[in-house]
Amino acid sequence: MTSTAHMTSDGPPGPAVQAPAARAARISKAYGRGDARVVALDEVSLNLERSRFTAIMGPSGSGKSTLMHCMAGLDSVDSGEVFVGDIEVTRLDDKRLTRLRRDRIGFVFQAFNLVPTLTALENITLPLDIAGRKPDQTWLDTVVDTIGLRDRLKHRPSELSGGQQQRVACARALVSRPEIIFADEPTGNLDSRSGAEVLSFLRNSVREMGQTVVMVTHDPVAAAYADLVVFLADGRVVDQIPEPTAEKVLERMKGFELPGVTS
Ligand SMILES: Nc1ncnc2c1ncn2[C@@H]1O[C@H](COP(=O)(O)OP(=O)(O)OP(=O)(O)O)[C@@H](O)[C@H]1O
Repeated sequence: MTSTAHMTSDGPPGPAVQAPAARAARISKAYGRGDARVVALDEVSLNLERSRFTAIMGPSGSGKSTLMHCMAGLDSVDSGEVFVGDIEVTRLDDKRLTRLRRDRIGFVFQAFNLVPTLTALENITLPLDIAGRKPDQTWLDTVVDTIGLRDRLKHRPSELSGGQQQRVACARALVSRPEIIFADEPTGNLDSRSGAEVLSFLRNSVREMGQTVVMVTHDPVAAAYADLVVFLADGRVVDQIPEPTAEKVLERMKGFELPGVTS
């Protein structure tokens, strides 16, 4: 993959080449031993460019979740390097990893993982509260307006629809302006209309706020919201589709007609 920024001969000096928001360099990861050994990632290299929405797809067991977890510092690699911004994740001890995840990474999971006793607003600001940081009010307002839930901020999760809860979870991921948001099947538990709301929100956060988002999905319609789809198979990156449409993605998925394929 190529860098997005270019050097110009005139104009103010700036970063000539912008580093990707996150990068994996030849990472490998196996689970189990002997006959039970499974190679989940086999020398995967991937650049996640800034302000871009990337979808990761591939058959069941192809390594999507393992790749996300390794890139987000939730799981270790056997070899290779992972960077978030200019920080080498694969060199950090547990304490620094916790701080990196807290300060520089946002997470959105299939299960919304909201705290049931807190209001929507309290859930959104929770990561900042835990970190002892005050929310930037202007930014908080922007995020709240973008998720379109200003009139629901005092509601608890049980008083919100699934789509609204997931939008709260997205806002919680965005509020600390992380380097990158990792979303693991964020629409897996939603009906198609709620899923579309969440995906539009994620895409807007990229287009309008310059956020970087990477999402694992099995759904070609969800993947079509992304700027780039990366396909994994057997722990390797096997293809990429820039500016995907659901039709193009579906067509590519037909190439994975192997036992155990989910679509
Ligand atoms: N904790 C673990 N212990 C043993 N094997 C594991 C573990 N986690 C994943 N694997 C194996 O590693 C391979 C990759 O798994 P991974 O969950 O990354 O795939 P995936 O593409 O996310 O699959 P799915 O689409 O079904 O969620 C699979 O063969 C899986 O069985």
